[in-house]
Amino acid sequence: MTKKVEKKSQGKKKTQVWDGNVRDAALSILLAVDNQQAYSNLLLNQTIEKNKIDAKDRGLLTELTYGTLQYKMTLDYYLEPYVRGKLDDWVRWLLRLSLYQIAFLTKIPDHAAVNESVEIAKHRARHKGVSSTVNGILRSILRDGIRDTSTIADPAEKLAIETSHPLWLVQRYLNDFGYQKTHDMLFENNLPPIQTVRVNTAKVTTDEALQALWDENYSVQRSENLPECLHIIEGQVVRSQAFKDGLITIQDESSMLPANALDVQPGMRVLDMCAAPGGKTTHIAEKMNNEGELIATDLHKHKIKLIEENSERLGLSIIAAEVLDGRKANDQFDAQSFDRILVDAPCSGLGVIRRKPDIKYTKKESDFASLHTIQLALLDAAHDLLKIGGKMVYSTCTIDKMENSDTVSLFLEKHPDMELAPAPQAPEALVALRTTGTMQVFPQDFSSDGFFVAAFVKKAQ
Ligand SMILES: C[S@@+](CC[C@H](N)C(=O)[O-])C[C@H]1O[C@@H](n2cnc3c(N)ncnc32)[C@H](O)[C@@H]1O
Repeated sequence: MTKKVEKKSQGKKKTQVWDGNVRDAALSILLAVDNQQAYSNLLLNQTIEKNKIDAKDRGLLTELTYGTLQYKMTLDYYLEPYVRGKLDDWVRWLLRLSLYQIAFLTKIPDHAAVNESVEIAKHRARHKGVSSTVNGILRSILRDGIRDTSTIADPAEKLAIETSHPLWLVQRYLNDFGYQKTHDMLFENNLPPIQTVRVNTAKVTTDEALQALWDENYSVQRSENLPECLHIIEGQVVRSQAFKDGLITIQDESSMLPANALDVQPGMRVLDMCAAPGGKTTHIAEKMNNEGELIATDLHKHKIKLIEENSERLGLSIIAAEVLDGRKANDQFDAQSFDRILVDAPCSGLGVIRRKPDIKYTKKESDFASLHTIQLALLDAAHDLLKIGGKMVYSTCTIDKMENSDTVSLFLEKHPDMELAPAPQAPEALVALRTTGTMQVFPQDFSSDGFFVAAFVKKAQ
């Protein structure tokens, strides 16, 4: 095993994480997520791609990294009685990583998990004592058995420990959604997401895309909810020819709701106000059959390129991407000049905890109010730009009352010319959207990301 090296590159500190040892690589990723605020999903994907890690190691690396992050608080609860004094961060993460294998993975023998961790400790530590501590703690846990959670009396605390979500968040959920929904959501948040893709219907039919992926030996099936959505049972479709040829886009099924709710037609003038990296912009363009005008704006200049790259790969020419603070969109565009507007707002992202478990530990309760203020400001600006009779959609990938239903209520109170617009054109499975114009999707509903969508129409005053 080679020593870890910290490389200075373009002024940014980069950690070289792969030297052929899966557990050691998982530990490096976990440390980078913790110390450098690196995103777990990005760092994991970069490590896999850059080092061309084979399928077997890729699976184990993903499982160890995500599993340990997902159950961080649960693992700390198991460790607590055995830790005396302060541990270095890396030693604590190594113990969590080992304990995750012992407590959650049946395919790895306990003694193998312990031996590997002790070897890593020997290799990384400056003092011999560290590997003895790691060995001692893990062997004591094996002797005593994993700590019981059934004795935790408070239901919120029990859920927090068992599913590894901060207590304040569990209490917020219990308050807003009740016990059963909260319980199901917290457990679902620790399951791996289903990989789904969206068919580029401006180029091919769903049957044609399905056939193209089958021809490349991917295991794929149709979604029961959205006709343009395919579920990938096995295989890395990002490497497929179908992807390179722009027949599909990797997108969670919930993220396909806003374009379905927006009810666009070819030839319309449409604004996508918070557009980068363009997942929904390109969906809208496909639904417009690449005919009309679609302006895609985003606050961050460096993200505009992503919208352009996605549009190009998919062969969608009606998209014009530009930098803009949506709150000041009225300075840029004429009032009442758009048929449709999507506000896919910045949000706390609590609907995507399955993909980015680190979110649940980094969010603070104070974040919600500031996001809610930005969301209302974006909706206000969008309101002015919408034609009478025009429709707009507000969406977030979060599960939070303040950011979702409260934002909608306040917006409707402030703008009496706006009303919720049921979306009968939406697929049948989306009953709430079809009948009320608004829908909170929980991750347990369709095993997709947690998501919120509300559709509005502008009446004449
Ligand atoms: C949820 S993401 C959008 C995802 C995108 N719609 C998609 O489907 O690929 C929110 C986006 O809002 C952008 N954003 C944040 N504040 C903004 C603002 N004031 N005006 C415009 N865009 C903003 C962020 O840069 C981010 O790209």
